[in-house]
Amino acid sequence: MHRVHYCDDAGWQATPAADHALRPWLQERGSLTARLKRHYADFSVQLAHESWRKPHLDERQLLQLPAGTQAWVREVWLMGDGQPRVFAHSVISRKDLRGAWYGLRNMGRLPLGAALFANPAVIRGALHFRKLSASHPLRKTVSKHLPLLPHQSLWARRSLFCLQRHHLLVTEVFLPASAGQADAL
Ligand SMILES: C=C(O[C@@H]1C=C(C(=O)O)C=C[C@H]1O)C(=O)O
Repeated sequence: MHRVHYCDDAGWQATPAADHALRPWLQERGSLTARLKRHYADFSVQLAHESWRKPHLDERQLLQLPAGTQAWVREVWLMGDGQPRVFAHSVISRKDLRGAWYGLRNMGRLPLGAALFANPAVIRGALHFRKLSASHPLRKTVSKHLPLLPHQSLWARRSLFCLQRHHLLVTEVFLPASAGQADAL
């Protein structure tokens, strides 16, 4: 995929100051699904939520959507050996959920990456990184589903995928070993 740079100043950084063990995962330019499948014997996608709703402010800004606009939001847990490893949150506006991407609403337990990385016409924007504090809405969503998770900030990354001028924003929150996992990623 080609590298396309977008201006992004909503607190997301161009490089992660994460520890060395997590950095290769955060900066993976290929499919995260494929990397997780290589790392874990048992990989699956657990669908957490899919609906029309208002994007978070830092998503609406990047997608350049007017206040009050609803978008299709998909949230999944990427599972490795039975444990949640990544919380993935994808946002696509109604105007972009057309053409080749109309089917994204029906992915179910199929990983989005399978559709995105199989199409050479899909262009992935630059990755941006952020350590999500407890006040960030995505961090609150993770805490709601994983109440045993210690109240630490979590590293996340996001990027825009573009196809025929349609945009999809994918954000992935990386879960620590302390989420009840036998090991970290
Ligand atoms: C974009 C990818 O797809 C992954 C799977 C997702 C899903 O099924 O909703 C969302 C984001 C990614 O973690 C990828 O594999 O890199």
